[in-house]
Amino acid sequence: MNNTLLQASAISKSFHDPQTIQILKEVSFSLDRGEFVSIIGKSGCGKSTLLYILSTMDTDYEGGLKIEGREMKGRDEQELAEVRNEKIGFVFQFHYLLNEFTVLRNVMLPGLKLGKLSPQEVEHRAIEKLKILGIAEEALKSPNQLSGGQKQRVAIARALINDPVIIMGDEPTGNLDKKNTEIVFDIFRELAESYHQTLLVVTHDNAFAERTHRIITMEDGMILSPLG
Ligand SMILES: Nc1ncnc2c1ncn2[C@@H]1O[C@H](COP(=O)(O)OP(=O)(O)OP(=O)(O)O)[C@@H](O)[C@H]1O
Repeated sequence: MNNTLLQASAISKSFHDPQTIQILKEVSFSLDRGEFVSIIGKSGCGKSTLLYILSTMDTDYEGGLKIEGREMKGRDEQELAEVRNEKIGFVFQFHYLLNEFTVLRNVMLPGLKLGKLSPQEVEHRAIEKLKILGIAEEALKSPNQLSGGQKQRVAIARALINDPVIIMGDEPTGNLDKKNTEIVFDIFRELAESYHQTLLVVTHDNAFAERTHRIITMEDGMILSPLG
């Protein structure tokens, strides 16, 4: 069976600002199912720009992007939104939780939006995710009653609600202390190794990156070490 989950083929991107600056230069690599991969590189080398393209949110690029063997380039926004909701989970540096809803409701929202399960099933699944993340006891609180580390775990539970095949993180531990960084690292490793989900994480934390399965190092819009 083909184990490749995501394949980026010669992805290039330029900004016109007003002069043309090429930010990504023929970036190619692939990710397998169950791989936990980090992307590192100096500020401005193009990491977030690449992640934005791989997550299908930015469609203005050259090259190809396959997820589970399906080409994403050229698909319309509605199709891409479906892929994003169903296949991709996102965790950012800031959690973007809604304080007017409970923790449970925050986790449920992308599941309700996808609409494939009944609200009861989504709730059941949200509680399962909160249990996996060790925060089920906080389910009925507002996010603003939680610590920073707990909030980030809620954001991860929310990213997991639709059982995505890939979880992408843009500095997901950038705002956390050492202890909470460790907790998030262990959760990500568990998702890869026990649940065979693929993790792709942009980080400035070299100690974090060194413990992932593979490091992709970027420099000036190119990949230096695709095989790690
Ligand atoms: N909308 C835009 N218009 C013009 N230039 C942009 C735009 N977005 C990003 N850039 C430039 O693209 C380059 C790459 O940015 P990107 O955010 O991908 O870098 P990064 O490696 O993620 O950096 P950091 O580690 O600081 O987050 C930077 O030089 C940035 O200034």
